[in-house]
Amino acid sequence: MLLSNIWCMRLFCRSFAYLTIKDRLPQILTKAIDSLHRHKNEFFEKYGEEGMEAEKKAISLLSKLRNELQTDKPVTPLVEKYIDTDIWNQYLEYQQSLISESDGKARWFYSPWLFVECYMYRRIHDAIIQSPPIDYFDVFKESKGQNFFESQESAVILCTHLQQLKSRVGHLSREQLRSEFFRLLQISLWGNKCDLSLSGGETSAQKSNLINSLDDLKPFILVNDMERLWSLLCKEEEKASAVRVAIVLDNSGFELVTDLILADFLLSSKLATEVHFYGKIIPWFVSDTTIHDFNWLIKQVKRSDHKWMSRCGGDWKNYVKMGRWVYVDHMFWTLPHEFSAMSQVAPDLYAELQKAHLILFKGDLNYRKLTGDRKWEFTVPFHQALNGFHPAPLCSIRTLKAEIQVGLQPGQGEQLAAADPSWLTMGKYGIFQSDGLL
Ligand SMILES: O=P(O)(O)OC[C@@]1(O)O[C@H](CO)[C@@H](O)[C@@H]1O
Ligand SMILES: [Mn+2]
Repeated sequence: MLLSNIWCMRLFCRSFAYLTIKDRLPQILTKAIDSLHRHKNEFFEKYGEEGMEAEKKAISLLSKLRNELQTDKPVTPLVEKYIDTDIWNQYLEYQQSLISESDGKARWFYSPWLFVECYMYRRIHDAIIQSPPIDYFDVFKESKGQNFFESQESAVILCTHLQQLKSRVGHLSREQLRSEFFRLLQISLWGNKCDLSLSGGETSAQKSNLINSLDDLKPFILVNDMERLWSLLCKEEEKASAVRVAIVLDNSGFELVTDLILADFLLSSKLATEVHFYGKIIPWFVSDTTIHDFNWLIKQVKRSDHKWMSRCGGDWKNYVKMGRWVYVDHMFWTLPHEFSAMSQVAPDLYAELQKAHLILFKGDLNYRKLTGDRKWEFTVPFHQALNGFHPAPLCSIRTLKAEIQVGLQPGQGEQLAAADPSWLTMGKYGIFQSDGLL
């Protein structure tokens, strides 16, 4: 495995990676600080002076972090004890050991992009847990909520579609079921446009009716393994035993609605018998889903004034209650490691994923971790880029928001680049890219 082609800001100056660290991350930190400021009164009402002191402390730690980043200081070990602190600090040492020049210290602009970006979000958590009693606070919670509320209209349309579909699902022909499956897969794909770390924490809601746009968006799907997903699930269904689909979640808000709609359809159509969702244990890349977001969103959907939306929320709550939907936490998802390290770093999680008949990886960050965030040739096979990560048949459902793409046809990447220089980073293109399927 080539280490030299890892995305690193120093090597690829002016790259998307470089601009993310230089511009987007400080902007996200500023928003996190603002969010703490805005909750000052709430902290005071809950905890009095102690709450105010905690808010000041968290803000000063985050300001220090922003300064370290902007002045390219060496990255420092995490201080507060948490379940992953030792693993993180070991990884930091490993990063130091790779550096032979300058003062031998890993710095913000002299380290791999994936590592530095993950490190920033972990440092935000470090600042928060050093500030009790507000050590529970999610600095991105407001933005995630705003994304959900601003996408309400689109969510209502999708929920209505789902409920109408469910009422006739038993009468659909195989062909109709297949095209509905494809429709909901595509909705889940384009739902991934709505992440908040790409937009620097600025609102990124879905305002239009996605169902009507699917045909227009089709040409932007660069790798399309939907047919393989369908075949795999049909084959499993015939065996008439339990079929477990794992969804490694990405963003909360509108994207999560689209994922839950897909997951509901998988059960209602009997293509799967259980869905396991994997989310983050701490706030991550602004909009990523935690258990609080997952529960909060289902509650909001259930509370809706709209009949069909509320029905969806009720159904989803029941799935969770009956254990047909299972939300699973694991610290691995918020480590900086690529997924090929999972079998060593988190063998329990790897073993758990091996029990799935199909794993869907949502979003761009998961794709970066699947492929090791390397500057691969566009034609390198996905299987090769996975570098030994094959727990079960899997599929990445992702819009392109980082300069990484594998498994393209010869010349395809070059053609896209010529026609549209920003094709890799704007979330305009998408993929269903599978491995281990027929
Ligand atoms: O995983 P997601 O939500 O699809 O995307 C996360 C993301 O926006 O964050 C990074 C920019 O900060 C990019 O790697 C990527 O585009
Ligand atoms: Mn995300």
